[in-house]
Amino acid sequence: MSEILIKGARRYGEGDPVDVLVADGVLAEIGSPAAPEGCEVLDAAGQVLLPGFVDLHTHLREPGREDTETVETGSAAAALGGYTAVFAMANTDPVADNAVIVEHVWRRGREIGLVDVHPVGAVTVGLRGERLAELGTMARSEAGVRMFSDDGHCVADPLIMRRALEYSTALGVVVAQHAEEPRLTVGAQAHEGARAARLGYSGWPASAEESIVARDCILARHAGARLHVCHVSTAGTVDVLSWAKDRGTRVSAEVTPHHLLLTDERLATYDPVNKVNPPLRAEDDAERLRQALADGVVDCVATDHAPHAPQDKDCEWAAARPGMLGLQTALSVVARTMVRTGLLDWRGVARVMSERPAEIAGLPDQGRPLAEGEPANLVLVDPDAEWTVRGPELASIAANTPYEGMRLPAVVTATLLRGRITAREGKIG
Ligand SMILES: NC(=O)N[C@@H](CC(=O)O)C(=O)O
Ligand SMILES: [Zn+2]
Ligand SMILES: [Zn+2]
Repeated sequence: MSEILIKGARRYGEGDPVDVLVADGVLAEIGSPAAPEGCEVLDAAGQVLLPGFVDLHTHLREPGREDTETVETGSAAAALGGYTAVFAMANTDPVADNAVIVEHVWRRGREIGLVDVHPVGAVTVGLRGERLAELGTMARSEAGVRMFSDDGHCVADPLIMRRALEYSTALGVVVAQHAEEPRLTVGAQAHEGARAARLGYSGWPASAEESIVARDCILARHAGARLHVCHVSTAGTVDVLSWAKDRGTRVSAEVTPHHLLLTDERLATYDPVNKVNPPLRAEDDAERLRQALADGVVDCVATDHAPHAPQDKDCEWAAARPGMLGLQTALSVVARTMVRTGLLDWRGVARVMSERPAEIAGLPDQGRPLAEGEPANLVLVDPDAEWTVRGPELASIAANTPYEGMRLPAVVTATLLRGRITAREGKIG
């Protein structure tokens, strides 16, 4: 295996620049190692070295919607975005509710080799919320499923959710809930508030999310189980999480980059590129989410990367599918909302984009310290560079980015997976 010398990067953006020799898939030497003959040199002057990012929430659309994304194109987007592991949601067609599908996704990820692709298993058969899927079979399959979610749908039946939580403890896996009380969101189009009311969109109330998060925290506590909450979007959910964590509930939560930066102000555009589930909320929600991510009530950032075909987006708002791309813009949106604002330093970014997600999912070789002997799952970031987002130039097949034409700070200059360069200067490999 080839050796790589990373020259002059600052670990976590702290202290003096160091040289890092990567060999045999690990950080072999840190300080000023001599460059072995024939080794590749990455000039990283002025750059920040971080552990590779881990995304607990990605939609790769394979099988079923390969016209919008595949494991291959999604893996490329992930590597270019600085990710070394992603969790691929189960709402594919057919649904990933059995060992055959999760093993397919897992094997494709391995063959492509750009990022560790961990399939998420469905909690219920066909995401229908009626009957538990074979969680144990998926967990013990070759794919080794460690996270289960009906994402796209809420596990709304409290009895099914309770059973899922009980089984998850026995299996040592985590259930990730898309928290949305479906009775409260029938026909919902946008965040329930003054803006939606003015434009005539039916409202998607904050209480639909908060009531399920509260219920699930109570269920998890009684079951002695661990719970993960997907895409937290309201200030009220932060209050519920804070209460649950204070009393020792084993709950973790993620926030998406778009809920940190964007608000329902976007509704005025009438452009369905801004339609997403949960919806873009009010400015004070976004503000509260940024604060909660900084102080740890919300544990981590997850992209909810959701590619959609033009015909499912370039149509009237009500008919459009919810969801937006996220893998290649996540770091820059976090840099803009959290780093440039002084809410997080780069060590904090490592925590919310790599260490915490790796812990939540139980990945032993991701989110590790930048120390000798540790696996070389790494990302190099130029913190001072800026770039302009262009949907068609992203690696995804779909181009539904809400950041089109925006100038964003921080550029991923290289990603390494077990000591191999998977992305460099905006190109794969
Ligand atoms: N986030 C979205 O708006 N859409 C997701 C489903 C989901 O995450 O709920 C999708 O699969 O497109
Ligand atoms: Zn969801
Ligand atoms: Zn999702």
